[in-house]
Amino acid sequence: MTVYHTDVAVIGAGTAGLAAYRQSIAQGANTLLIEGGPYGTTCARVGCMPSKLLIAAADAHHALGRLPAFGIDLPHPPLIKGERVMARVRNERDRFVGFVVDGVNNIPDEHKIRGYARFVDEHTLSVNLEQGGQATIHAKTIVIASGSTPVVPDILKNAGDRVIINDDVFSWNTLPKSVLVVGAGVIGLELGQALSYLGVRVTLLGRNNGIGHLSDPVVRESALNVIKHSMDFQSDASLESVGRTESGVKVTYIDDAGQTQHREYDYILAATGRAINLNSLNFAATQLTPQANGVPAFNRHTLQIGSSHLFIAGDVNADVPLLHEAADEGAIAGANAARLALGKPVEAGERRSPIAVIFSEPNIAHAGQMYKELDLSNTAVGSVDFSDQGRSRVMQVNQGVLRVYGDIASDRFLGAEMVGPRNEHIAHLLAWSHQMGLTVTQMLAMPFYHPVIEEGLRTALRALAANIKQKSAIAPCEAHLTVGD
Ligand SMILES: Cc1cc2nc3c(=O)[nH]c(=O)nc-3n(C[C@H](O)[C@H](O)[C@H](O)COP(=O)(O)OP(=O)(O)OC[C@H]3O[C@@H](n4cnc5c(N)ncnc54)[C@H](O)[C@@H]3O)c2cc1C
Ligand SMILES: NC(=O)c1ccc[n+]([C@@H]2O[C@H](COP(=O)([O-])OP(=O)(O)OC[C@H]3O[C@@H](n4cnc5c(N)ncnc54)[C@H](O)[C@@H]3O)[C@@H](O)[C@H]2O)c1
Repeated sequence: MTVYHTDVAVIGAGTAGLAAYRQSIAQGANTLLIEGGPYGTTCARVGCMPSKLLIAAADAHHALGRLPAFGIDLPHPPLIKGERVMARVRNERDRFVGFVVDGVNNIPDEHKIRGYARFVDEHTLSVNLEQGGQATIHAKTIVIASGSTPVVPDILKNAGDRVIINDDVFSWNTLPKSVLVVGAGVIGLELGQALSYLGVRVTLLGRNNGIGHLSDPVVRESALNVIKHSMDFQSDASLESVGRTESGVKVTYIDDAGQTQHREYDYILAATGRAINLNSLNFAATQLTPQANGVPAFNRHTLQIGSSHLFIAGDVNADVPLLHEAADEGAIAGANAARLALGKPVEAGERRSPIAVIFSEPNIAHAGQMYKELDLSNTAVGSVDFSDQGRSRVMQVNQGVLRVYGDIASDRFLGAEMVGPRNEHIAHLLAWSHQMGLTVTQMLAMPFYHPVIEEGLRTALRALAANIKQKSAIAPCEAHLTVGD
């Protein structure tokens, strides 16, 4: 048994944990970084990067489908070489993972502990060491950065070894013939559409007509139409039974038309959400009480759990499970854990305006406040339909809708939801505008080149400005005076 005494212990060497470690060291605290799984981070190994590599191959193939509209016919249908597609995904992924692992290798060995940590009490962790034996760590403060794990609903487990998660997809040597994807959230949409665009027979099963995290009914309707047009997507399905066959799985589901379907697939991909890795840490030993969502109350600006010496960062706090947020949260948590351990007060870190992008084709995104978060009585809306948008039409990518929201009284830009071509870029312009606190008038004073897809954003903003003007004219005169027209 090895016993350590440290200022700060960080549980998890993912994006949040690595950022926490670096900031803690920068503050001058003795810091131990504990990792139970492989180094390399979820994002680089089995998340953001390999999924975008698969999507890049899929989009390249799918773009060929637009050629005839430009007067170009291919002499033969393109041949998708599954082995080569997956080889590139894995090779490029390994390159990205390599950069992360190089960074970990630069951390002194005496700061790293390999094995899964569990709480013994609020200040003590126990680790079954990978190399054998056990370590006990007494830490003044602890950063929990243990990430999340895919959830596999019980019904899918009837598929035995043929139910897979995102991690499995990225270790394939070739593409399968068919996959049933369950869950029309972010992972289901990205991987389901990518596999479909790569010639795999895919059915995507959603429920209650949800799509990604969209909450604006107009944008959601448009996204449902567009994605259904691109692949077999049953958005209001019910999975009735799952069984293993000799060569794959057989399933029964009720489709959007209410018809019972009996189908067979090679695999079922569970894309039904992720659970936080907290219970597995024996968090109960800390005597801190989790809330209904399983996460203890914490301050999102300091990442401190209550007034305790524990901090929680990244996916494990279930706040905004995205890469850039995990990095920010880890950095704030690490710096604060070190300050507290060294007898200094914790400080509030800066948080950025919300932005999220689903890299489907076309992109689905939101920036700033979402529709469901708005006080609709004080909000005006502007929109653009990309089907008539000039540059989008030129490029044959004219699908989707963007809706922008503004505050009637102050003219402030509030947020947006969208599905549309290259909208990952429009989402950034809007998140930046939101963070800068711009008014709609100020946003319209910015340059818009011609002809670009962003002119669609200008159309939506002009409509929003007109609606703000119209609504503020009938609102109390104080509000009218602040519109600035
Ligand atoms: C398929 C997929 C695609 C994604 N695409 C995007 C994207 O395009 N853009 C985006 O912003 N986000 C994306 N994400 C989300 C992003 O990957 C996560 O938000 C981010 O990786 C979370 O980082 P983290 O540090 O919280 O967790 P992780 O990187 O998962 O790190 C947690 C670490 O803790 C370790 N651990 C767990 N328990 C213990 C323990 N008891 N003891 C020691 N170590 C432990 C784990 O082994 C792991 O290494 C994607 C996710 C997936 C799954
Ligand atoms: N581009 C990106 O930024 C990106 C890409 C992938 C993942 N991520 C992150 O990873 C997180 C996890 O992604 P995810 O797709 O696993 O979760 P998710 O929460 O986005 O989607 C899960 C979906 O599964 C559905 N579902 C749950 N149980 C079901 C069942 N039994 N039958 C049918 N549907 C069911 C839910 O209604 C939901 O739509 C995302 O929220 C996101 O933060 C981000």
